[in-house]
Amino acid sequence: MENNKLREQDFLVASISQLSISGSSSPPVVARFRSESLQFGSESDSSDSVQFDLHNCQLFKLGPFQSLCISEASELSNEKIYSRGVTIQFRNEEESSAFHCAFEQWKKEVVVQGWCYDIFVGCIMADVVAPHYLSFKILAAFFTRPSVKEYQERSFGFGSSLQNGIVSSSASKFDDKIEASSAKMYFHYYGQLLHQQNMLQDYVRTGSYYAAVLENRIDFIDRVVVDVGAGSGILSLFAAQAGAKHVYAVEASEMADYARKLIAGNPSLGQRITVIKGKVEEVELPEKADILISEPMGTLLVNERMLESYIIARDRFLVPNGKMFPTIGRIHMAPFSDEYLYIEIANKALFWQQQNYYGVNLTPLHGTAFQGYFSQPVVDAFDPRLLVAPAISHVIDFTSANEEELYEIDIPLRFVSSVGTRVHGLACWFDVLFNGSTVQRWLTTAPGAPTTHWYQLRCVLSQPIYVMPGQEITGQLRMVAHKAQSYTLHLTLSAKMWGPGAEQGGILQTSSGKLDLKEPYYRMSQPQAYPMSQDQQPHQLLQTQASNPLGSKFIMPCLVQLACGLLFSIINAPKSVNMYAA
Ligand SMILES: C[S@@+](CC[C@H](N)C(=O)[O-])C[C@H]1O[C@@H](n2cnc3c(N)ncnc32)[C@H](O)[C@@H]1O
Repeated sequence: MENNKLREQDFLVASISQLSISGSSSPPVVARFRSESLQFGSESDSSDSVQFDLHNCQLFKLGPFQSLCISEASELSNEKIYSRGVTIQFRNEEESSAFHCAFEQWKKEVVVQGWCYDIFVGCIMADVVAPHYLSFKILAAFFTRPSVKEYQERSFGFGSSLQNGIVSSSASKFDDKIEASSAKMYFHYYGQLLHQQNMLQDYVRTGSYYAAVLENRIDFIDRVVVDVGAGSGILSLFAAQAGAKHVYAVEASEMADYARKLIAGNPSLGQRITVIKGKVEEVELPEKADILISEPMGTLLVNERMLESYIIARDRFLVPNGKMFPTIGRIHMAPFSDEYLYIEIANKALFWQQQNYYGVNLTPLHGTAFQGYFSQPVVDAFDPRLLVAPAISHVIDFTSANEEELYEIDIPLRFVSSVGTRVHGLACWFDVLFNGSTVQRWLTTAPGAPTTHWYQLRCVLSQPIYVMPGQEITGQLRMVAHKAQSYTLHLTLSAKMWGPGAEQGGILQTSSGKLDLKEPYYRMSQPQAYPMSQDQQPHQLLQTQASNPLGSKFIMPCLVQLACGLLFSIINAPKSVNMYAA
């Protein structure tokens, strides 16, 4: 927002009361944002107004209609100004939210880098009247500059704890676009050590991050780092190992407490790490970052919608031209043929074809059940020989993408089939690049590469399409974000008919499907044995598949291959399915 737009902004509030003075000012009271100050006073008479310097005041929500504004004690031209506080009573929740929003924007405008104060609750007490669920005592709230150690021990910003109660955080972009129930489940999930362990045990993932950071020490030495969604704090510890000056590890779930414990147990690194409990959309940091590190990738890269948080963190915390690890992400897509998978899914609905299930005809629900099974994207590790055309990719540059671009992603599809076969849908995977100054490293989840806990994803169409070698397959993948931190996928694949009459009419076979990325079918029960001999090239594999009418991995593996594959899975694959797979 432009500064001159912010220069004048007034809010009517129900009343204010100063902490040091009993009684409250009579309405109507106006809160005025002026240049670098926030003034409270009666609408007509400005003589009794209370003024706060926006540089050194903070706003806390006490309840839906009540907030607390506190300013730091300071000394200005030998005049001592004591810390002051007012409680503000709003007329309704909307006005309270609007005021908080404006406050954040104004602060952003006026607060320069190097913000480093924090609130301490003093020991002299007086009553602050708060709504039923929040009744606590504060009187002399005073500010002090915390020492480095205090920084390490405490968390910052909205949502941080006061000693006598929890201050609820103000509404944020995250809360606006994500359903509260989804967010609650999500952060509950990541708050558990077993799920963090699952990610840590994905050695392809964690090893790639470790290598990317340590090989690019030059990007971390003496730099300020923000770890976006720090989880256990592992990436912060890597950044500290690489010589970071200071790392701010921001984590919204209860895992932040475990991260603190882990970091405290590694004191030589931990002294340069501050864990901040809160959402990256909401917390305030004392300084800007030179580099962001994060692992925000979900199934198909975008599931969980955490990339949006990564981009918001970039806009809030990163210096201009700062680095991002990872830097870009690519979604790769190719059509595949897998009769076994298709039959497996179609057969799941057979149950509903029973006409006499305890005397009940189930067939009216068969169609719905059939479509329902095909609306689940399949997550497993598949044999790259199932692909029938070279993959195409869609790039997301984390350093320049807008958050809104991720709300709806449209990818036009165009492939040339290498074989004649039935196409059952679209196979997808992703990779990310760490564009380090020393080494560029990719972390890939491609089929045939060492398996990660993301596996790969396939969208299976209920109606396969037939293609000839060299035939064009066109279509579209449209991904629409939804409030449950995931996406609805709309897939269409088309190919011209061949055979008698096709040349004249150019008739298209088209098949479409709507899938929910939030409800995948995890299909990891079979041993996945897909070793390729060293001299076997992908196009040879496609030819092999073409001569195999079913084009499937399940026919060919010999016992040795199976044993290799099993061993490979045991060494590489994570131990359990990650519901969010980030
Ligand atoms: C995939 S995990 C990665 C954890 C850790 N960085 C690692 O690599 O092992 C993502 C973490 O980000 C956290 N997270 C997701 N969205 C967040 C947000 N908006 N603000 C803060 N933390 C968030 C989750 O709670 C979760 O712990």
